[in-house]
Amino acid sequence: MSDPREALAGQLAEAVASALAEDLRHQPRALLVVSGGSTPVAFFRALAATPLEWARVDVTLADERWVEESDSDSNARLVREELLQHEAAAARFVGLKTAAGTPEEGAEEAAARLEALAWPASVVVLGMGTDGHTASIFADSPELELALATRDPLVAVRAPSQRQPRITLSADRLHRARRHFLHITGDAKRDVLARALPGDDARELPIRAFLACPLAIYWAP
Ligand SMILES: O=C(O)[C@H](O)[C@@H](O)[C@H](O)[C@H](O)COP(=O)(O)O
Repeated sequence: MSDPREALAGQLAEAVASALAEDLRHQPRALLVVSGGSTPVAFFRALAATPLEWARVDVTLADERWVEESDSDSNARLVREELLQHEAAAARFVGLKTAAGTPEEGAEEAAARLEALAWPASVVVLGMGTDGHTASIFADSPELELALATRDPLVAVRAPSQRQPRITLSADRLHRARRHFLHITGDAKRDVLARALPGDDARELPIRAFLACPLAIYWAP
C-alpha cells in the first residue's frame, strides 16, 4: 500500500496545479502562497514535477523565519530547494526576508514586494502546528491580535515559543485568495483540528481564523 502522506501530497499538488492553470486561463499571472516547515516537502516535490505555465506563476510565502537563506530554518531556502526545481524552476519567487537586521525593519520593503503580485492569490496553502498556529500567527505572540486584525499585509512576530523572529502575512492578507488549503498530517494535528472546528476564538487556536474561508483540508495519518 502506498504511503498515505505521499498520496496526499500528490493529490494536493494536482489540486493546486489545476487551480493555477484555471486562473491562468483568465489572467496574465497567478499567485501561489505556500507555507514552510516539514510537511510541505513531498507536496513541493510533486508540484515541482507538474507541467504548468510556470513562467506566469508567482510564488511567495505565508511566513518566514528572519534568517539568511543559507540557514536550514529558512523557508525561502526550502522553497528554492524543493519547489522551484524541474518544471517549476521557471516560476518567479518573491521572498519575505530582506537585508534588514530585523523583521520590524524589513516589513516595509517586504510589503512593497508583495504589492506587485497578482492578488487575490489563486491558492494559499496553510500548515498548522500542534499549538494551532498557522503561518506565523502564534497564540503566544504579543502580535497575535494585530496579526488577526490588521489590514496591513505583513506583521513582524516575536513568539516566545519560536527560536527566531518571524514575519507573517496577516490573516487579512492570507484571506485574499480564491482557494485555501490546509495541509496537515498525523493524529496530533488531527486532534488539534478537531478541537478547533467547534470553536471560534482564533486567539486560542489561530487556525480558526481560516476555518470558514472555505478551507479544503488535506489530512493523512
Ligand atoms: O514557517 C513555518 O513553520 C510554517 O509556515 C508554519 O506555519 C508551519 O506550517 C507549521 O509550523 C507546521 O510545520 P510542520 O509542517 O513542520 O509541522
